[in-house]
Amino acid sequence: MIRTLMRSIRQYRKLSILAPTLVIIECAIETFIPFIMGNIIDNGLMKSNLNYIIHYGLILLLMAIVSLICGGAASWTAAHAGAGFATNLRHDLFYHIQEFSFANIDHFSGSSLVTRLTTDITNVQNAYQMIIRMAVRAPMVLIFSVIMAFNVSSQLALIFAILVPILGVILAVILHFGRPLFRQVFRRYDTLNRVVRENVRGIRVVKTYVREGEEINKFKKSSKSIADVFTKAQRIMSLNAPAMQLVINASLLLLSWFGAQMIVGGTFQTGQLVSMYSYSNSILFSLNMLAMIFTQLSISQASGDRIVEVLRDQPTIIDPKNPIEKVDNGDIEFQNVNYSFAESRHPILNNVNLNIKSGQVIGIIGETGSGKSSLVQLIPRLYDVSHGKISVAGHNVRHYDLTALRDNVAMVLQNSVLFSGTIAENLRWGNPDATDEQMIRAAKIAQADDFINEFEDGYNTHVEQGGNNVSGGQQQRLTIARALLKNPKILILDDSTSAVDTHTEQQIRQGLREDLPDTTKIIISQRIVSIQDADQIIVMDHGSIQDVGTHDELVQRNQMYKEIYDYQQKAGEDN
Ligand SMILES: Nc1ncnc2c1ncn2[C@@H]1O[C@H](COP(=O)(O)OP(=O)(O)OP(=O)(O)O)[C@@H](O)[C@H]1O
Repeated sequence: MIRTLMRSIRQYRKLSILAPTLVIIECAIETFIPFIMGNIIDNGLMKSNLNYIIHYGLILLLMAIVSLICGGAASWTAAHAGAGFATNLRHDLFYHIQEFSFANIDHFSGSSLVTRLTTDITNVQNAYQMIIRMAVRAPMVLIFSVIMAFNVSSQLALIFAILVPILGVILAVILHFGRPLFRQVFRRYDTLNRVVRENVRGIRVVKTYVREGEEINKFKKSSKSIADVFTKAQRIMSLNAPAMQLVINASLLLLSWFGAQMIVGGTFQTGQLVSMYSYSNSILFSLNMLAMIFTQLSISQASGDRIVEVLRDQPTIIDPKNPIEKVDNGDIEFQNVNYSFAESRHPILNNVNLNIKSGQVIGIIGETGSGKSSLVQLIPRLYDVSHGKISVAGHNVRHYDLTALRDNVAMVLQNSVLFSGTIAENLRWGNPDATDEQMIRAAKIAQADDFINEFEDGYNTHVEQGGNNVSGGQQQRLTIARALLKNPKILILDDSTSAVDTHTEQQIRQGLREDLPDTTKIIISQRIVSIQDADQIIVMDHGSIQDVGTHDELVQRNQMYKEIYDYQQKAGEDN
């Protein structure tokens, strides 16, 4: 894990080395100060030697200033390195996710990827900052203080040899019970994030179904479960303070008892005892700090693991070596194609064979879940076939450069979304270099030009995130226009006119036929009227092609098609 994360340090390597170096200097000076203080007391104060006091007082002042500067610089450096590291890591993760195929995204789920890009990276950033500063400072103070304590009095320093293991055992017991609870807290934050995200995203559905009460309860439950575990964890961790105090008091008592005896015996001096008090505090506090750092780091380790899991997940669909850069036409062939989603045991598509000629209009109909979307998503390699082969313009889709393939196979997904920006910016997603004329032409074919012009700002009208300020039908027409701007060889509309009235839909189909005669058009629809003038209609049933034919042929011979047709005809007449 560490090696993978460390790749994101890059230009912050020097700062990451500088911060602990400064910390080491700060600690060395800091632990030397009590020693000089002791000397000032014994040789200056006790002997009324003003020169000695001034001389060493100035040295002390200088050391304090240098230590302060080092400490401040270390904090700044560590914060800078930590923030830089987190920025790099966020970039690396984000770029890596952009390479993911649909299968990779299915594996993690969108909301989990968002948590990893935000909360988890912040945790790792804090941990990194802690590692290069506090995690260096605590052991350094401990080591330097022990050395100095033995230097001042090896006899009295033996007190620490007894007290440090006792404090160590107490802290280990506290951590043993506290640490798993903190880890649980973070897992429960994940659940809370999911609840909040689902609610905010689906707030309109929540209101439509008047589910506010249930949603509030879900939130309360999730929030309370975090508070419960957190309180329990804090209760255990709060034992830390009395335990520390107990050991510190014991050390002061023992130091005073033996130190006083040694002073009376003439083998020890008051100043030395004062410096021993100071080292005692430093040793015990740094040990305590080490325990806290250990807890924090182990909590962040879970976040680190979650980030590395994504970074190590290799995109399942990548560009081939020596790819074909040009798609010549819109011919499509499916040969014995089987497909199953990685985590599902059952094949979603069974032995699909198809032959589609460039420029044809293909309709696809079938029950929900029969595999229509899965079938078309294989053409631009949003997923890869499990068995068999799909060819476009006579070449296996796996041999194409992915960008070239996807530029030429434009797909309007079932729930295509618009992004925040103007209508023109959204349409130019299809082709950033498109001229205004090309953009307006695409919008006209998609029957979007009229309503766009009705907006006060026309093509410069601002679209809210998710297209919330345009109607469902308008959104669908804009997403079709966006796809048309690619000038694709194959255009796939996956139920993308479901919210458009039948008259407008008919105009869109007519426009597609007349303006894009060479483009293969695949239209998935639940409405027979949307596909009945197609050159071929594919009837899907439980992942297999049940029949292929024209509307007239299917009405004649296909029971299922005829039933759907009759039902929709009757429903149309009733309306
Ligand atoms: N990402 C996914 N992971 C696992 N299974 C999936 C995934 N997407 C779809 N499925 C399953 O694959 C089957 C076919 O789904 P698909 O979306 O291709 O059907 P469809 O005919 O397009 O349905 P609809 O008309 O409702 O859009 C369904 O059983 C569905 O549950």
